[in-house]
Amino acid sequence: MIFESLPTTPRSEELLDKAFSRAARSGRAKSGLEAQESMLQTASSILSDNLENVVTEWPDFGTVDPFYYELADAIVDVDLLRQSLSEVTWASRQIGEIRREYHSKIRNSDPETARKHRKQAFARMADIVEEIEGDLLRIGEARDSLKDLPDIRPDEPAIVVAGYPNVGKSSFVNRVTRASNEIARYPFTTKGVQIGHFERDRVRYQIIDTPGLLDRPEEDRNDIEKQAVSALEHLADAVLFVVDASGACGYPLDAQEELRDAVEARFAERDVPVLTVCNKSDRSRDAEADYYMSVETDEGVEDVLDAAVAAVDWTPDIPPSRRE
Ligand SMILES: Nc1nc2c(ncn2[C@@H]2O[C@H](COP(=O)(O)OP(=O)(O)OP(=O)(O)O)[C@@H](O)[C@H]2O)c(=O)[nH]1
Repeated sequence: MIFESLPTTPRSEELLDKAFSRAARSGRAKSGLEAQESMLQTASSILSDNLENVVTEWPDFGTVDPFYYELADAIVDVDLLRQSLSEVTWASRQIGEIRREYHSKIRNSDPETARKHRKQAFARMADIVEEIEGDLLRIGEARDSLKDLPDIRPDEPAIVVAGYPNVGKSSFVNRVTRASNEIARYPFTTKGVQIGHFERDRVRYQIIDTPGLLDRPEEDRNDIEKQAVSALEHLADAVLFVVDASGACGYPLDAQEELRDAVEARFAERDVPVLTVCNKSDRSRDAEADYYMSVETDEGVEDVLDAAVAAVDWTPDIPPSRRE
């Protein structure tokens, strides 16, 4: 996950303390003009390097996979975040400017005036760093909320499992998952997102259950959830919509079919195939579906998986439609 390795973002005060205390140390080792120059050099490079690092650790949101963009945007305001990142870049450059300006001033002064110039330079640098205090805080908060996102990868084929609660989605994901079954949490739902993996023809497929997102009508979703569904639209290469005709799940079949039609229409906009799968066939097959299975008895499960893999139609060299 691209946000996983983002380092902690320093706060303005922290950064200034660090820069000025190191500068003082480096100044003590020298005397006269040289001491002032060394202090200026040390403080400015600590500030500008640290500020630059804050920005370069972030992916470029202009070219990032749309799945990541939409996902990040569901959690933080990406426009504001990008603005803050530009402010920090600006600050880093300003520090460099100040260093250049005062470097020549110091060189052409007597030691006492040089000291005054250096102090003035420090005051101006401190102003710049304090000016972006709010930006650093925003970036730090964004980093904290994005770093623990589940490890979903847009470069691997993804099958999204949708359907009303209790139709057997997580049982299915568990059943088809080989080794790594990860329960992850999206900050925008209280329920865990289940991500399983399985392999076919040496291709690793992600299979994702989405409680709280694709398990109820669109009008019941809040803005953040809508945004998250939009991220899933970019991610999914195929959707398995699971229905339960037995009534055991507690939702009438016509409500399930209505949700299926809505999900199908949404994903059709991005050419993502939606297969309807009637689960709990050991109890009832009384629904119109592309496939019938029972996770309980294992009947039909492999066929559904084959169909999903065929629908995904993944060829590593030809990227799927979502990355057009
Ligand atoms: N008879 C029968 N029961 C099943 C089958 N598949 C799942 N169940 C049962 O249905 C219930 C709900 O299954 P889950 O896998 O938790 O359903 P879910 O859709 O993931 O539910 P949420 O996580 O709440 O969205 C469980 O008690 C399962 O044991 C099946 O094929 N036949």
